[in-house]
Amino acid sequence: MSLSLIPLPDAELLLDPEFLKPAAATELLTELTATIPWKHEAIRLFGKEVLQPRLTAWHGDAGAAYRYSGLQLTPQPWTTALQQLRQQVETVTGAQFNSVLLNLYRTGQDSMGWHADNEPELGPRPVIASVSLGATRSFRLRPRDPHLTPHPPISLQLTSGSLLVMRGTTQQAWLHALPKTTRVQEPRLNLTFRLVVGQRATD
Ligand SMILES: O=C(O)CCC(=O)C(=O)O
Ligand SMILES: [Fe+2]
Repeated sequence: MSLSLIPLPDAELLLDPEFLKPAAATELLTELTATIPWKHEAIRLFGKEVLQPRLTAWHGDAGAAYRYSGLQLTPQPWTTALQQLRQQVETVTGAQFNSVLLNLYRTGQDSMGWHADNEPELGPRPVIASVSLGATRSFRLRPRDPHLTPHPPISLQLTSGSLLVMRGTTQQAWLHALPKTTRVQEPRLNLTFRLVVGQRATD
């Protein structure tokens, strides 16, 4: 299959549910789970240090330093598997990426809160390419301002091997999240390929 457009106001969302064949997705899930140096990072939330409800890793070109929820992330080098996946993602999206954020949701109790990938390092209209492996989870999107973008929240089922592309004004006009669910016990691994274009001055 190929990428097809999900029509939404003030967003450009494309989904290919069959970007990777099921066997290839399972093989990649097993390899990345075992070989990526996963971290369990603390973030500051309302002035308190709390552990993120997921494991993370950040790989990319040496120049692609990135700040995320108060964390300064220096990328780990590309592995062969990540380079190969980046190449495939670049081919089908026609975009370029110099880094990838990996999130490992160990069970349905792991999650990600409402946010936009709108860090200044990504520029004003970033292209974010999101590959999912393992358990199917609901990916939610809602307008940042329902008066400016009158549309109800939506939910996409991101299955193993799927590719979701967010581009255009998606990060300006919409927020996204991966809520907890009691229905899932199996792990899900998500990779978001990004292009870090600018370095923020240290503050
Ligand atoms: O796990 C997902 O599908 C979303 C991940 C995400 O939004 C992010 O890494 O910024
Ligand atoms: Fe995100």
